[in-house]
Amino acid sequence: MLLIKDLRFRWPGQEQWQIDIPDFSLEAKERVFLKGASGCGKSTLLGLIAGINTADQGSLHIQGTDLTALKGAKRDAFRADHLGYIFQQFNLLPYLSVIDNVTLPCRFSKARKEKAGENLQQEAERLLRALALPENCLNKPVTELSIGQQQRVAAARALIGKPALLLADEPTSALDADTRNAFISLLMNECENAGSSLLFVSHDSSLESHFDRSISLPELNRAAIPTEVL
Ligand SMILES: Nc1ncnc2c1ncn2[C@@H]1O[C@H](COP(=O)(O)OP(=O)(O)OP(=O)(O)O)[C@@H](O)[C@H]1O
Repeated sequence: MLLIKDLRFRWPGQEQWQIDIPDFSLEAKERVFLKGASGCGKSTLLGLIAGINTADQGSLHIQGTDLTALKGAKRDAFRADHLGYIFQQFNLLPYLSVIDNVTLPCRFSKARKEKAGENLQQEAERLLRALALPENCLNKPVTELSIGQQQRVAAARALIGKPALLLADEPTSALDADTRNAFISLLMNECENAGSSLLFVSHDSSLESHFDRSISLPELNRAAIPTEVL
């Protein structure tokens, strides 16, 4: 599903690598928890996997395609076809309805639209119900939704059209423990239905037990190791 080799990235103007990962892979349908302290580079790595950040060196294959070899529009099209992304701040579009936010990826990807089935609206509603969005929220402006409700809309948007890989960036950080655990279980169910792999980022280790495997970014990332140790 995902194969990373000698992947290096630094932010413009920085001398040190932010990401320097010799080896990392994810199997199809695997659910992996990626942890690490605030600022260690978790979102940066997700941005690289999504092709939002561009690697300086190395390779990053998703389903056999090297994302680092794709330029601009091709990379955007690949992301739209194969990846779902739940952003840390959700990034819902305030001028679109709840349903239009959820179906948005299908506007950018014919493949996602086909996989979502004939009735897009129905599939969007099914996902929202499966993720326990209260019924009376379906017709509310997204700006009037609570954080937990926005999170469910963002998750439904990421899942529509069965992406091969779902990237989730601390989507539960604003929730209490009970709501968080329930949401993760629903998210896992829908990932299984869609046949998606899941890479879930959090600094909250108490969530680890929900996942097939747990990885610490500082252990994976040589950039986090002082150079005299290497
Ligand atoms: N757009 C950017 N330009 C320059 N530096 C950035 C940018 N985004 C993040 N960084 C820097 O990269 C480092 C890693 O940030 P990142 O957001 O990836 O960490 P994180 O582990 O996801 O943190 P958190 O758990 O707080 O979300 C930080 O030092 C941050 O200042």
